[in-house]
Amino acid sequence: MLQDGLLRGRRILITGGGTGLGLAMADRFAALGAQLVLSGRRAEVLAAARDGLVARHGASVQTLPCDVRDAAAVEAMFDAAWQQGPLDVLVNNAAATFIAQTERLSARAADAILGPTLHGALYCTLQAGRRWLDSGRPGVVLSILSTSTRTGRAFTVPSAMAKSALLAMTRSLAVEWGPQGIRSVAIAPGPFPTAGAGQALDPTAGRAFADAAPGAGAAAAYAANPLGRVGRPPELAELAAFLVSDSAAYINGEMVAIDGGQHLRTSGAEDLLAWGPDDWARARAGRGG
Ligand SMILES: CCCCC/C=C/C(=O)SCCNC(=O)CCNC(=O)[C@H](O)C(C)(C)COP(=O)(O)OP(=O)(O)OC[C@H]1O[C@@H](n2cnc3c(N)ncnc32)[C@H](O)[C@@H]1OP(=O)(O)O
Ligand SMILES: NC(=O)C1=CN([C@@H]2O[C@H](COP(=O)(O)OP(=O)(O)OC[C@H]3O[C@@H](n4cnc5c(N)ncnc54)[C@H](OP(=O)(O)O)[C@@H]3O)[C@@H](O)[C@H]2O)C=CC1
Repeated sequence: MLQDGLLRGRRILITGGGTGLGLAMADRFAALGAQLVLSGRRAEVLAAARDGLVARHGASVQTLPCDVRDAAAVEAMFDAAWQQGPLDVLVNNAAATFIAQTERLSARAADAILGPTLHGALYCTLQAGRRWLDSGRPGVVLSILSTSTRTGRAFTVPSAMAKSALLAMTRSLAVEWGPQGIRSVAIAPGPFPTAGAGQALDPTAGRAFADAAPGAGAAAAYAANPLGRVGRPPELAELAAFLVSDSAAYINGEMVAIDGGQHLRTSGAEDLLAWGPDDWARARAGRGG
């Protein structure tokens, strides 16, 4: 259990902060006294998240709708955030992925994943880092990555590539910006059952996996977890709160996996090797619904 008030007065921007793991982190950071800036593409999702955080914690929450694929929009977002006061922490959490046979990915499909996951996180990091360096302020960049950075992952290749590149960014900036008081850290989640991950990794909301060969899909991957369960978003939020706090002041350039040890046994995708054309057709048909 972290100390009460651990993040009091800290201003923390979370990309993708209106849903899933981003919102779970926002909730825990607010409970520990942080002021929040939430971004994402959908203004109404951010507003609902803000209302909940205010009701639960009386938190100070600024919402800044932004598509992180757009470098100019990211710069404007950081200008707007800084107008209310300097940030102390950036959490690169926004990302996109879907399962697909890699040879079937169009260039647009690859970019739909690399754009937000890789470019978006880099644009945000550059904007935060420049402002911290120019003003001589310390800062923390926490990037939410994936255990695919350790294992690779079949059928989500652009995501695995983007997350691995961000791990390289984390390690590189630890050295380049560390001397100026800017720490770079990362978390590698295993399976956490958010709505976004469900849609991305099981696009027919269970139907594809249920109909596929026995043992296929997400359910089997969850069962393969050494601890026999999936992650709970508050567990990830607790780790994130520790890593961005001064309690972790000597942790720099490090990625912590939180997956019950699953990646030591499976990347989480091997069962998809058993899928046939009909399974993939069903998965493609399940997009968006
Ligand atoms: C062990 C556990 C591992 C967990 C690892 C990581 C998990 C996560 O990251 S969970 C987070 C997931 N959350 C999200 O992905 C939320 C954001 N998602 C989205 O915005 C969409 O779902 C998106 C990824 C599809 C992107 O949407 P958008 O940019 O609007 O893209 P378009 O619909 O315009 O499509 C662009 C391009 O991509 C092709 N495409 C889309 N979906 C698929 C698919 N399922 N399979 C194959 N191709 C797909 C689409 O056809 C377009 O290409 P063209 O047809 O060539 O134009
Ligand atoms: N859940 C899991 O099992 C795992 C998750 N992760 C990582 O955890 C993080 C959170 O995922 P999770 O909470 O599960 O999924 P969500 O789908 O809930 O989170 C993705 C968030 O990113 C935002 N987003 C997507 N594209 C953009 C964009 N172009 N510009 C700005 N914001 C964008 C979305 O908001 P909006 O659509 O409104 O823009 C959404 O809030 C991601 O980095 C994911 O890769 C890693 C491994 C496993």
